[in-house]
Amino acid sequence: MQFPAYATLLTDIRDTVLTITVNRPDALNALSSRVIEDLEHCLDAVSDVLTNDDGAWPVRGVIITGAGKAFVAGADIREMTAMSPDDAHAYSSRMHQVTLAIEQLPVPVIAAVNGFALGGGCELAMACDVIYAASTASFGQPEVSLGLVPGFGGSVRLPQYVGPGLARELLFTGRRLDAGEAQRAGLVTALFDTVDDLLDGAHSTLALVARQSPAAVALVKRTLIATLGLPTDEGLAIEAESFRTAFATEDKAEGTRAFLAKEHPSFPGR
Ligand SMILES: CCCCCCCCCCCCC/C=C/C(=O)SCCNC(=O)CCNC(=O)[C@H](O)C(C)(C)COP(=O)(O)OP(=O)(O)OC[C@H]1O[C@@H](n2cnc3c(N)ncnc32)[C@H](O)[C@@H]1OP(=O)(O)O
Repeated sequence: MQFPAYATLLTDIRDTVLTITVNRPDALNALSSRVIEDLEHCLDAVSDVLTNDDGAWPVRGVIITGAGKAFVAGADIREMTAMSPDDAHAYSSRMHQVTLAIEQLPVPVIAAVNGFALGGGCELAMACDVIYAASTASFGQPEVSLGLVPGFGGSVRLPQYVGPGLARELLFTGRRLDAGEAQRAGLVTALFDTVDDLLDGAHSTLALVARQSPAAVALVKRTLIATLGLPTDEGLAIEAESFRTAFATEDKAEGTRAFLAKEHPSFPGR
């Protein structure tokens, strides 16, 4: 699978894992309007390839990371200084669509946080399915220090990750979490000493995912997102529908057949 060259992103596919690197290190990978546009195009390209019914899955997992010492140090403050309230609303809505596009990808997306993940950068990480971090990473929503408020989903996703109490403290104070505190708070799932170990760890996890049924993994992701925050009975109803859907897949037939035959499954991917 080939990707076009993006002005602000690097893309690399290795063993069905696509790595997207935000590449504006001079500005600590700040989310400029160009970065947003490139992210939109790149996610569209991945989605286009993955939403066919032929059972081909050239990408089984995505890693999003940053070049240099930052993951993403936030929305681009230089661009924001000249932005009107209406334009800001438009960009906020546009970036919400980027975060929803990440959630709608039918494969797991790991945020490999290598450095500063602040404001829009923390929000980008929280739109991913799992956050891994290097010991050099830090997280925060410092918008209030700029006279701003979260605009890329932090008001909704941060409480889901760390609970309402700590989320309020972080959003009111704008203070940062180091990688260890972020892991203890539940924002980070796994911590790695170095950035190389971080990327290797993300690849290892996605290599394990790649051995599982693509159809089932996609259905699990869709169910987790659809049920998040719902009352238990409503969530269970959605899960029962997903369970029904899984039983109609060729992957289910192959997975159960292979187990009983004591073989490794060769999933058709649908
Ligand atoms: C969406 C894109 C469209 C355009 C944006 C408009 C969108 C508006 C609507 C919705 C947006 C709301 C949602 C999100 C909001 C935010 O994210 S607000 C920003 C939150 N982030 C921050 O406040 C962090 C700002 N940066 C810092 O505090 C420090 O840079 C640091 C991370 C602590 C690192 O410090 P240090 O190591 O000393 O490096 P610096 O010298 O400060 O930085 C190096 C250069 O990088 C530039 N830079 C850093 N962060 C940003 C940024 N967020 N935007 C633009 N540029 C940034 C910094 O200016 C330096 O540049 P030079 O001076 O030219 O070297």
